[in-house]
Amino acid sequence: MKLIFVSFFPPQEFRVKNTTKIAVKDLTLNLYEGQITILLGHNGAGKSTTLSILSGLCLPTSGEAYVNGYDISKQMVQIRKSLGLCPQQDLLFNYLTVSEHLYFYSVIKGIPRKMRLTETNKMLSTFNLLKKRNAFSMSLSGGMKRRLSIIIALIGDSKVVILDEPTSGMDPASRRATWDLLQHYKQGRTILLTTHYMDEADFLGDRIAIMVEGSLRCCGSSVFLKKIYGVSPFDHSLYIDVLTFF
Ligand SMILES: Nc1ncnc2c1ncn2[C@@H]1O[C@H](COP(=O)(O)OP(=O)(O)OP(=O)(O)O)[C@@H](O)[C@H]1O
Repeated sequence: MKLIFVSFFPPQEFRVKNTTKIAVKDLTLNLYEGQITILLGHNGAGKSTTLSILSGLCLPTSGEAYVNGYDISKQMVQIRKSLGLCPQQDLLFNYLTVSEHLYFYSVIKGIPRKMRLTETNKMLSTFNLLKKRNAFSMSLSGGMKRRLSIIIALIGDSKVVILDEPTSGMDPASRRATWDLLQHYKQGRTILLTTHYMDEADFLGDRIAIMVEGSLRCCGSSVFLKKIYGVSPFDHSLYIDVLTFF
């Protein structure tokens, strides 16, 4: 199995009113190609900060992380070529249509001109957004905006895909459809995803990493975690139990 990330970044600090808040510390985590790794944790556990570090939005105070062998502190340009990000808040342009967004990101991701339209249509059809192709992003519903943000993360054959609560705000049918698509898209990709939905972690996660107060407390497959915490393999309250445990 190909190792994609070796990350180790203690700590990430924020200065708030002359006090220092440590958001992430002592986090060592490997992610693997062909797998979805889920980051699970309470609000404020440090999940989004971790994703921000890996995607180059903020620098760790110390420590190191590698994406495809590239160092995040020195080689972000190379990393960005194969990185797709779906942030927690949709970063869309109000007055660009859905198609224009995809055209824009196709150019950024280096998709050849003659393939851009085919790629855009394929993604819109896959994520059931064809009817909205000419709609301004500001006119989309919350769930549709999330779908567009996921497409933007995947477009251009991104090999490393970081998704921060991708299904938040989606109706149950859309969530379920998105799970199936992500299961399909994980082939040949390394996906890191945060969620608060236990069923989502259970369904999608090849490995589940649980963060508490900025540190990694445990990581493993759903079956492994259920075994060590002595919960029935069919019990979806497992992660609530595990989070409460910490
Ligand atoms: N820019 C910032 N300035 C100051 N503190 C910050 C900043 N960003 C995050 N923090 C703090 O760092 C900690 C971790 O935040 P983070 O957003 O990574 O948590 P999270 O696990 O993603 O939470 P949630 O599930 O609510 O999205 C929190 O205590 C938060 O208040």
